[in-house]
Amino acid sequence: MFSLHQSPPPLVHPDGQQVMELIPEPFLILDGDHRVVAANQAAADLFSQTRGMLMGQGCQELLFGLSGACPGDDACPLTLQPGEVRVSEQRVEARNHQGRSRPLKIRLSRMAGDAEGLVGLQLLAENGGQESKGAETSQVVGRSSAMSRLMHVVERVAPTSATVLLLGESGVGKERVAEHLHRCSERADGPLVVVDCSALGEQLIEAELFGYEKGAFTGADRRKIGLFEAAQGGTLFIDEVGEMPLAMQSKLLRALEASRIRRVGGTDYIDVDARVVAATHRDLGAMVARGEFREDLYYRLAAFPVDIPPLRERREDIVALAEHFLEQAGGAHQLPLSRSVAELLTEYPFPGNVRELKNIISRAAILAGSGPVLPEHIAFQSRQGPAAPPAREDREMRADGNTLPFPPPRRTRNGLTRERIRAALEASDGHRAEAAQRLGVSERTLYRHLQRLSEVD
Ligand SMILES: Nc1ncnc2c1ncn2[C@@H]1O[C@H](COP(=O)(O)OP(=O)(O)OP(=O)(O)O)[C@@H](O)[C@H]1O
Repeated sequence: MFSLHQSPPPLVHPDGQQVMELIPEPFLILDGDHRVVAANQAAADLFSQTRGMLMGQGCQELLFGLSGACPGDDACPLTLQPGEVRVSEQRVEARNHQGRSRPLKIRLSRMAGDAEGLVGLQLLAENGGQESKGAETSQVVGRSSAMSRLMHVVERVAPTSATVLLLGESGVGKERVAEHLHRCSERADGPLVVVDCSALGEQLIEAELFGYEKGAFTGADRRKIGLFEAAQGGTLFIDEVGEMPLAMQSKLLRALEASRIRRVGGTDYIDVDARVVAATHRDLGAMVARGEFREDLYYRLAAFPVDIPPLRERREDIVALAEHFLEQAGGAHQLPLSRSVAELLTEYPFPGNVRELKNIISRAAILAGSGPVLPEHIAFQSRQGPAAPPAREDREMRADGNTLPFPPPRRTRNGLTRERIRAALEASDGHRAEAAQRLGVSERTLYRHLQRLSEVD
């Protein structure tokens, strides 16, 4: 059978078309401008169009649900270097007649011996073509030029061993991008282990990251493997690294430099092979200047910084994200969103970024019930007009809006007190997502705090 890695068709003539029909997966050939010049029947079926209708359609419209021509070499995730073959996992907005899109893995390859820059696209459905919940929930939605550029960069750095630092306001999708980076790396079959420094007290961080030996401290009644070890062969995602205490920063640096750790209370060093991806919403450079963050660790972590822009700076993504969340909330029958709702959403500045949009849509889906989502179902959490981006230092205070019943707390390690969490949960009728929004933290952070509090009880 024809394989992309063996002998792809040099040009698209009738014989080439016949060869393409032998490929069981949907297969497209795009020209140098990323417009379809050939497609097999499986691709036509996937897009619910005829092969003739697919001809001439551009990558933006067909694959990413955007209007306009291909943004060009640097910004298009389909750009390949000569001879490059890449498997790139990304959401293809392959809408069928019900308006549903599905997660697909794309194998890209430049056509051997071609001078025209023809690109072959093999579209590999996940789970035998069924929409998989896992893939669905870890998709990075959004094909604005800012996100396209970002995904391009992330997919380039993913196969390397570089330490990556993800920067961006709260709720922009740092963890989501970290998941994507892991899935695109050669460690994808290994574990992705997440540690949130803002949810751990000073002493706990070391024990969590490096583990401990039995008897290392009161309560250590057995040996515990740390998260570095748990991430062997995979990726360790250190979230909110700016919250890490200085003493712990030196230990982390040593572990990164030497690729080995020592459990708390242990004497032996243990080799670790974990790729580290860190994230923060803080300005680490400013923290270094104030002596709050170690300069050497900063340079080690920021070997490859990736800035994720706030949602207000990539408004083209808002509708695609909203429809994705609506589908996730069981509202596939409410797709596509009406023009009035789309306009309402794209005018709002989303101080809480993608997380805020997700909460708004989940609520709207419930309010709309079996009918379409209407403008009156959209309840913004902050009615502030478009604002100038806050100074980095202020972002954490304003990230989720400033008209909440109480001001969002500073996200220091001990910032979430029992009383604040209880008040937020009461005000949200026990809904964790909403309580997290009120507190200005991620759901996962709130969950970890709740777990810790229940352990103390
Ligand atoms: N591009 C995206 N596509 C789909 N879902 C997204 C995207 N970006 C963010 N989300 C969703 O929005 C929510 C917030 O994203 P995430 O937790 O990754 O943000 P974050 O920047 O890590 O936030 P924090 O700094 O508060 O930890 C999550 O539910 C996530 O799944």
